[in-house]
Amino acid sequence: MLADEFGREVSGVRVSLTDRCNFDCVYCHNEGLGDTRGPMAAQDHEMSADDVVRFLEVAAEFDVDSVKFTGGEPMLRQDLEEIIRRTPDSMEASMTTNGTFLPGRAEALVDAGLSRVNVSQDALDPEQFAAVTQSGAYDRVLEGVEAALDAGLAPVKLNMVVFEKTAGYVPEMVDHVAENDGLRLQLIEYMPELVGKPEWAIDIDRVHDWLGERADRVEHREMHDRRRYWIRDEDAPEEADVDGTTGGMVEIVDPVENPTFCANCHRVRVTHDGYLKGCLNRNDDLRSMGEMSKAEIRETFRETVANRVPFYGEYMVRNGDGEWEVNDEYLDTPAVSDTDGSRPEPVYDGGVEDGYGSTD
Ligand SMILES: Nc1nc2c(ncn2[C@@H]2O[C@H](COP(=O)(O)OP(=O)(O)OP(=O)(O)O)[C@@H](O)[C@H]2O)c(=O)[nH]1
Ligand SMILES: C[S@@+](CC[C@H](N)C(=O)[O-])C[C@H]1O[C@@H](n2cnc3c(N)ncnc32)[C@H](O)[C@@H]1O
Ligand code: SF4
Ligand code: SF4
Repeated sequence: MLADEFGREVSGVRVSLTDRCNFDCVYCHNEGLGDTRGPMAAQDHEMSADDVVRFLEVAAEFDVDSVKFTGGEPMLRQDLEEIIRRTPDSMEASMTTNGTFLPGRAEALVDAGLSRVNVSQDALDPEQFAAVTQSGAYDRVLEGVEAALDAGLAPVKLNMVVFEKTAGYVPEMVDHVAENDGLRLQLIEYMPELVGKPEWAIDIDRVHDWLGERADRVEHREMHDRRRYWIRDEDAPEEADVDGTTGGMVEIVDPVENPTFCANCHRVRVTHDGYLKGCLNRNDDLRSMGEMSKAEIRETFRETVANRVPFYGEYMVRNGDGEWEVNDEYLDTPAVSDTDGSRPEPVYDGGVEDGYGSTD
């Protein structure tokens, strides 16, 4: 497996299959392209299925064992099933989607080899949903979640971006997954970096604190050191363990000004038009794979990994063994780049508490 200078092995890739979308979410970073896209914008040099598969075959040679298909809206690709079917067997294939095209197609995706799906759902109320996504397709998204469950894709993760407009919906979304078998919730801290609008950001530590009080159990995930809170379904018997059947899992994705998240980042990205990218937030390290042979892609992949830099890398130091780690002193200090003073200062608690488990 290839690793960068900071000792971060690359075990996964995120492939954006298109920058087109049928929604126009107010916050959309479009996987690092920023807010340059309009809804259903014309197809712009999308990689072909052959391009995607050629890249995945190279990544598999370097022991990359998972691929996330995303976009734009990946299900706008009519050849998605073909791409998944041709994904190397050694890779787990998952997808993040707005869910509208899952009805009628979820089973074919599973047959092709899809293992997991995340569906974006920012609210439980159609009007609130429409205000965020600038779309009226709420019912269709619910049908999409059902279709994924029926096709055997449980647990389905619901992705919710937490920002000024949605922060108030968090408690009902948490109850929703605690009460519904097969659903999990992923709360994603709003990232203003590529979108602007820093005034929309909220203090994600308040959400951590609130969930910490409600949770029966908290785990740390190896990827990004993300925290997972296991929430009890209030109707479940008291003696029951909180797992997929007697409660819900809520995971927090909190990359903003979080060097610990970046220190545990193991994925390289590919843009819809075939550029390799070391970090979601950077566009200064793009490397095109257009028209390349496999040998050239191999070399470009090596270069991309070698040049990866954690976005908040300035808060890392070398320890006594010469390995990079996040500077503990930083973890006790407030705000890193809160330049305009418009949002609360983040407070970091410095990592894994005693007794927490660790998963994947
Ligand atoms: N800055 C940053 N944000 C990330 C990263 N990974 C995920 N995110 C954010 O989280 C969003 C949702 O990610 P998903 O693709 O649904 O989920 P995932 O992170 O791949 O998690 P799994 O499905 O559990 O593998 C992304 O679109 C980003 O907004 C990352 O490495 N860096
Ligand atoms: C860019 S979308 C692409 C896949 C698909 N169209 C969807 O919405 O699930 C991937 C994820 O990024 C999240 N996202 C988009 N813009 C974001 C932002 N500014 N901050 C945090 N997450 C964001 C979305 O909510 C979605 O869950
Ligand atoms: S559905 Fe996904 S890609 Fe489309 S606008 Fe919303 S977040 Fe962006
Ligand atoms: S380095 Fe940090 S910001 Fe960049 S992709 Fe990885 S976790 Fe995200």
